[in-house]
Amino acid sequence: MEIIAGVDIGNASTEVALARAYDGKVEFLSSNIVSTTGIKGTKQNINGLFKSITEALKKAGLTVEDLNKIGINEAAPVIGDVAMETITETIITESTMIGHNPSTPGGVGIGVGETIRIEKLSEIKDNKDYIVVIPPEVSFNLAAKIINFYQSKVNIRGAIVKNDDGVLINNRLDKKIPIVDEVELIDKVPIGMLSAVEVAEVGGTVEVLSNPYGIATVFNLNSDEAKQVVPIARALIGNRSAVVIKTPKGDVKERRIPAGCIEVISFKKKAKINVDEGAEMIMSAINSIDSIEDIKGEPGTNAGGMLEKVRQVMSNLTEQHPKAIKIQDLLAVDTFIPQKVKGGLANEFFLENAVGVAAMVKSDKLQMEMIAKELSTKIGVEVKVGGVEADMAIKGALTTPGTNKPLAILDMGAGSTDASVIDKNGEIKSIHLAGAGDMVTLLIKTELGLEDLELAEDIKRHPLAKVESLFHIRHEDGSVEFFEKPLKPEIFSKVVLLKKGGMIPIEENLSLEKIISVRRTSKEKVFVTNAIRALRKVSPTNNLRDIEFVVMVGGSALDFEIPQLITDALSHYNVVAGRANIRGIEGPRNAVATGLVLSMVEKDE
Ligand SMILES: Nc1ncnc2c1ncn2[C@@H]1O[C@H](COP(=O)(O)OP(=O)(O)OP(=O)(O)O)[C@@H](O)[C@H]1O
Ligand SMILES: [Mg+2]
Repeated sequence: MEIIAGVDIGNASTEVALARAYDGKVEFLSSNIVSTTGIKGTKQNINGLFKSITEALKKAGLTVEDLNKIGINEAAPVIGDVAMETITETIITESTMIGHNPSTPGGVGIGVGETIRIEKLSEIKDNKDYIVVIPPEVSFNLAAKIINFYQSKVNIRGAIVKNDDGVLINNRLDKKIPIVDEVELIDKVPIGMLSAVEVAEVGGTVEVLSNPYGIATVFNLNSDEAKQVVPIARALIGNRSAVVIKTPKGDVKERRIPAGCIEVISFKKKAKINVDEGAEMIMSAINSIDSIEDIKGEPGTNAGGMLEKVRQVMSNLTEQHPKAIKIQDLLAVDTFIPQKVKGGLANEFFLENAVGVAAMVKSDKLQMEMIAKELSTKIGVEVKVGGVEADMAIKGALTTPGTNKPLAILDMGAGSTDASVIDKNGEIKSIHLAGAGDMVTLLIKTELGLEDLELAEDIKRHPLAKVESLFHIRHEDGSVEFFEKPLKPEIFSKVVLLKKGGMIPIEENLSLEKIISVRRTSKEKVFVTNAIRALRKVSPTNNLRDIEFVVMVGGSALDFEIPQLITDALSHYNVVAGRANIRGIEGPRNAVATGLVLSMVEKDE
């Protein structure tokens, strides 16, 4: 009889399965999970390994002395880094724009005229159209009185206000005009310039200023000039109010920073793609090459910086020359980065196109042997580097009640999405691909402009609701839940995360719909893309339709919507997918660790 442990070092978690083996039989005793220490496949993993093993032993009432053998996965395919770079940088110069969503602008419609400080209205002699600029020291009462007084003499078409007074002024006006308020940098508003103020109805968005031809009409621009205001119009889409001011010195300059090329290299063939062409083109180049030797970025460009950083980090950690570090797969995803508008007056943002990249470094058996040796010395137990992760995962997945060969699995972890198929005769074919749960979290963080990675992780994992009154919330799916006791007033009217511990308000100014849409598309972009890519590669015919059943394992299979998104996508290929339940008790967790135990016992027979 022997006590053996299978240990799966992942990018996020280190999982253990502990078992007693006798006469070729296996009896599982306990399992455990801790956070991986350091980057997967490097020596820093040992602390986590040790902790996870001792905890699993403790659960089974055993100690290290009882342990006979440990098997660890050939982990190394390390996800080096996930990087995100803007493709283009648009600088809006000279033209000044204010396009924000003050919660309460005043009036509705569009007004066009020359900007003038409110205190200068008395000096006007001509009968032009004007937009009044109201500094903070003028109260809403006084502002309304002045506008009412002069409205009969000059044409006041709109107002730009520093304070949050839009509605208060509007309520006191005899003739209503659109008013944009909360303009932080009011002193920077250029005076004597042609400008347009637009306010939409409650719940609506600006229509004229969010359309380049709308701006062109208002300011009488020619077709070349209209092209230049595209970034301005784009920045204003979705806002309830906006101001655009035409300044005499040109309008917009766009500067493109070279995103650079990515080169995919195999022994037979090379493919080069410009990152500017977007994720789809990059992925089709990657998918066109069968056994990738290395992936390189053009030096001196964004792409180069991104991939060389991955190489550098790995080289430092493993004490190898950067040239020895090979990137074996890459997932590119189209995304957006909210960018601050230069020339904006109220800290406006607009969404700039970008490509996010997850890169995977080739496994290094030598590193794993070093880890095994060090662990073995530390605890005095034989440690073996077991099989390939995806091969082990499928062995573990087959312990799910009701499964049988032939079978395919998807292991959706933090860094990589792995797939393998086992045929009737037990032959296994597997693949590791870059991009999984961490990439989803990063996309959510980036696209929503969050500071905090933990908040992004929480948004990924938990459904949302809107607190509509102190006694009821509306769930994502539209259903309403009532409460007998009043909810906390702090969360009233907020979007909240429904965590086990309670409702956590999201303090960021983000709508429920926006968060849901970013969350879902991020999951789709990473997992649906990778599920199809991975299964195609392991299918005996490269055709998804030849796979009948797919069992999903790994931490990301615990997600409340990822399995459904994948099931839906695969159903188009007549593939049936479901979540694993390892050994009938672990859910989708512990597949690789369980597989390692089973394979150690098989080998001993
Ligand atoms: N309840 C949950 N809902 C959604 N996602 C979850 C949940 N629990 C864990 N995850 C995600 O699962 C991922 C970790 O999965 P897992 O532990 O299988 O990865 P790993 O094996 O460490 O990584 P890899 O296999 O890439 O080396 C993380 O991205 C985490 O955000
Ligand atoms: Mg894993």
